[in-house]
Amino acid sequence: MATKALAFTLSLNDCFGSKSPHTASKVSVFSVRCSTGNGERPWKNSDARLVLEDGSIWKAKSFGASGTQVGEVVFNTSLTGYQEILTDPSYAGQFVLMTNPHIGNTGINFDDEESTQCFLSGLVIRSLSIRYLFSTSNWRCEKDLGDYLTERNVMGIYDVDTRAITRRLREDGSLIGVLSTDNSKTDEELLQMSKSWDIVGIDLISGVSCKSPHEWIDRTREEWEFSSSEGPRDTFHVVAYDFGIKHNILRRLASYGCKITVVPSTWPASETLKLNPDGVLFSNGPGDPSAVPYAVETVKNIIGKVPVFGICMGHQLLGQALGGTTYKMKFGHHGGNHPVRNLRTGRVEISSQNHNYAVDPATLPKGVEVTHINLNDSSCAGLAFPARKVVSLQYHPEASPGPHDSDNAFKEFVELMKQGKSKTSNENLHQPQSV
Ligand SMILES: NC(=O)CC[C@H](N)C(=O)O
Repeated sequence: MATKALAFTLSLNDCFGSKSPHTASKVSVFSVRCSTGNGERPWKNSDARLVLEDGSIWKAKSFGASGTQVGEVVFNTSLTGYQEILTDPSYAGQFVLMTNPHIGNTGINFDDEESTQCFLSGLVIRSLSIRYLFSTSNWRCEKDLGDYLTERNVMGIYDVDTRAITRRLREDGSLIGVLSTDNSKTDEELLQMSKSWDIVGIDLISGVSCKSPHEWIDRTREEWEFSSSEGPRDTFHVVAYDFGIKHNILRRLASYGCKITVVPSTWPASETLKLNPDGVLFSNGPGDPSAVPYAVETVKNIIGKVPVFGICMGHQLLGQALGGTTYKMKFGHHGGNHPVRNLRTGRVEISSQNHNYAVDPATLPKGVEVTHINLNDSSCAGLAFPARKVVSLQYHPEASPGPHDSDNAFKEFVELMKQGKSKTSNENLHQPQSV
């Protein structure tokens, strides 16, 4: 309760200022909620530091968990959907800084989770919303953002100049940072921690993948369904590799009529092929695609045998499996407003993105087509290798959060499986029948 009350006070000061005519009535609401009786000041002072590897130190106020945490700082330009971002396993090892200054206003609900945990290192925001305390901002709200982060042991900071940090990241590239509420640690100690940690070359998918195979059946709920193409259930069997899979990828596949078996990142290709799937999906996931050669090997052993679809990390692994290389981008793409051109249709899609690595198209062999480009920097945003029924996207057709412009990609994967299925049944028809 004390944490909530303090956050509330801060935002009142921010919103109304000490000379505001609203101050008197608002402060009286506050004093009812916050009277601790122990003489504490009714606002929170800076109690956290974010120390970046370039030596800059950013004072802030903490919410959620406390402690000391290291990670790579990335900025996300989504205007909505912070809960989906918090639960996207692809952020493991990273602090997400939201460029939208106002966060927390829709609270937290039980339906918008993209995985069962928050794997990110922490959340960095400008202003922590007071709206949930008034319970008027979102009918779906079930919990306060601060309480949620505390329960999940995730650190958050607010009242920090997120614009200045974003400009620094844009100019200098992604930076490692250490976030700490521990006063016993000196700035120098935190700086050394940030300098001695790295995210490149580390396998982060094994820490977020499921431990054993399981079925997935949930579709997009009827009231949220936006596509008219929802078909009968279980038409195609898809094996989905969980490198940190977002639930909405699974919901969209189920909505398109797929029966889904989710398998761990280390699941052997031979076991997948024994399941006789109509298609295989390689999911999104955190970290450096070059740090997981075992996953590239799995992809290599599957492509050409059944239609495959790669999303984000899955796309990068496919790029490597086809003989290409991946590279680390300056600060990556994170947000729900990235324009992508679909080179096959000429259509521009506004897409949801979250990645720091990309496939270098110059390294891909003949026959592999670049099907999509990111219009902000012309980087490769999609690939196809028609001869081997491979399609992949560097971004997120499942959105969550973000626009639905690219949902058709799931339909295209289903079409590939349809073609594969009719080919197999035709081949079976022409097989000599043993008596
Ligand atoms: N969303 C993802 O799958 C992220 C892919 C990869 N970890 C990257 O940062 O580029």
